[in-house]
Amino acid sequence: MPVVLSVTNGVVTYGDRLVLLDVSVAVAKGEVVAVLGANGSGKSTLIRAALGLVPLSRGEAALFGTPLRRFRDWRRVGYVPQRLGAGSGVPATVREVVASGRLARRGWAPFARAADRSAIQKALDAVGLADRAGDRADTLSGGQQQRVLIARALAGEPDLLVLDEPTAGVDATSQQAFAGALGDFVGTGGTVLLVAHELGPLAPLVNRAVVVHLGRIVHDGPVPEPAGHHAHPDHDHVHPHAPETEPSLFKGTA
Ligand SMILES: Nc1ncnc2c1ncn2[C@@H]1O[C@H](COP(=O)(O)OP(=O)(O)OP(=O)(O)O)[C@@H](O)[C@H]1O
Repeated sequence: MPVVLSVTNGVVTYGDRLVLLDVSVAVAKGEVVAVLGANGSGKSTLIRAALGLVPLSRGEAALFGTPLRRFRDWRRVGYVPQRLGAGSGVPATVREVVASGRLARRGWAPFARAADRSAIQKALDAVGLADRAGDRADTLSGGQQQRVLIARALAGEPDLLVLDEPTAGVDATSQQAFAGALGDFVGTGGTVLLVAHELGPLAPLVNRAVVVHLGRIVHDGPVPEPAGHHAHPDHDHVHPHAPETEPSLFKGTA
């Protein structure tokens, strides 16, 4: 599968503070990759660097096989930043915010076309906010505002979705709805890179986990087993296993 997003030997410094040290990660088309790690480990910095939102002081980043410095096809990328908290004061309706994610797809058409309207409606339905479309976005709860931002990214019909803690502060039902929307997105060929603390209902969708610790990638592979109180009996992870750890069922049967 072609590589959709990559950072190779990336180094990021804020001032003279080293925040990412020689990190390399690649996400292939169709994958759902979760970036996990403690607060402040560098997860957001990693995805922001992958999108060129913070500069790499060393190393390379590429999107869809094109080095970032030459990449122009931004409508293929949907990005949802970490929620800033309630009360952002956006005096726009939910529909307007979601529609803003569609602008890059419009080309030279001055008005929304049927395809635009249908993508906006589909995105509102996907996050369960169709009935709030006419409400001001800043009257919604923090979790609902996060869903508005996700819908805005979906409305652009990107090929790659990059999400920073999309389910933080979002209630269980909405997390389930979001997992469904993400499943549909992946089912139609989409690729996802997301930062998360808890995978929750997203766990069955995640193919691979990248664990960041103190600015380095310390694990890149199957989702690690939940530890401590997260190891709930009904915690139904679907863990892909590395081929070398898979029992050799077919050996010696010829
Ligand atoms: N713009 C910035 N200027 C200076 N330091 C920053 C900046 N952004 C992040 N940092 C610092 O870089 C480190 C990594 O931050 P980052 O946001 O990438 O961590 P994170 O793993 O995403 O954390 P969290 O789980 O809390 O969101 C932190 O110590 C943070 O304080």
